[in-house]
Amino acid sequence: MTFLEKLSAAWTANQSLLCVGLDPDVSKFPEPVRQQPDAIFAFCKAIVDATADLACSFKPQIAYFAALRAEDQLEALCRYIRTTYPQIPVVLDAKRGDIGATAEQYAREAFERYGADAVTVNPYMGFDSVAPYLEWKDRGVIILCRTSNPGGSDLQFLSAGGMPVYQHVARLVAEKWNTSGQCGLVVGATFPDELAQVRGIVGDMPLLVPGIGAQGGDIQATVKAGRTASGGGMMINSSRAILYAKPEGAEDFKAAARRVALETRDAINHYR
Ligand SMILES: O=C(O)c1cc(=O)[nH]c(=O)n1[C@@H]1O[C@H](COP(=O)(O)O)[C@@H](O)[C@H]1O
Repeated sequence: MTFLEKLSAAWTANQSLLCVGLDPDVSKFPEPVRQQPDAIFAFCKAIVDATADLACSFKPQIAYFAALRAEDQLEALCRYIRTTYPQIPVVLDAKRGDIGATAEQYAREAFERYGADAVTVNPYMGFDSVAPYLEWKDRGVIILCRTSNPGGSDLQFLSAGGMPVYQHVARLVAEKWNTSGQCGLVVGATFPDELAQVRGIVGDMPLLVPGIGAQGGDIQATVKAGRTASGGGMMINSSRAILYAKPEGAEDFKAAARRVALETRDAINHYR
């Protein structure tokens, strides 16, 4: 099964375009979880269990694990999702980009070591830096296009030949790089106008859309700008707003995360 087939099945099965981002910040964990030996794994596992029927994908952010020498816990987490929820794709957020020989090793890290279904990649170094990931025909390669952060405009919005750089990326990927249907693009929810432009360029290509929740992107504007003709085609990511949702009443952190994930999924569906 290819990444796109797996993602499409998850979109349908869970009626969801919500990607639950796994950005585990130990300082924000509830005290009892923080005390556990493999606290990062335990926290993420709890979130995964609480949201697996609401998500179309999980996106672990590698830096949160690597910074604490917790790659073994990332491996365990990816393995746990693969075995317990094999229908939900894992997008490893690593934003790699390097010369081909090095990219081959990054691809092995993402797809072999972590067993990810897809990985985020930076296109700045051009096609030969992306090609090694595309050799893994059943995996997805999600390429940065129009990122959600304010500084994304510094380079991505520069005009080159009368067209902003991010539109060149969208065209390159859609017209030249995506020969096996493995590619997706990252476009921030914080820029709905650009999201609509990218959708117009790339047809039904899947888009990873971070920026709702903690970064303040508007769900209605995001869905209207980024949906395909059939009302889908996106993994709309939210990390901190779900992971560190404030418990209400008798809720624990898992119930709070589930409530926010459910509200987010349903708000997205409302505008599809
Ligand atoms: O590739 C990404 O996932 C990404 C691209 C982008 O343009 N902006 C962006 O925020 N992200 C990631 O998406 C997540 C957003 O987290 P929250 O702002 O907490 O929802 C983080 O893991 C970011 O690293």
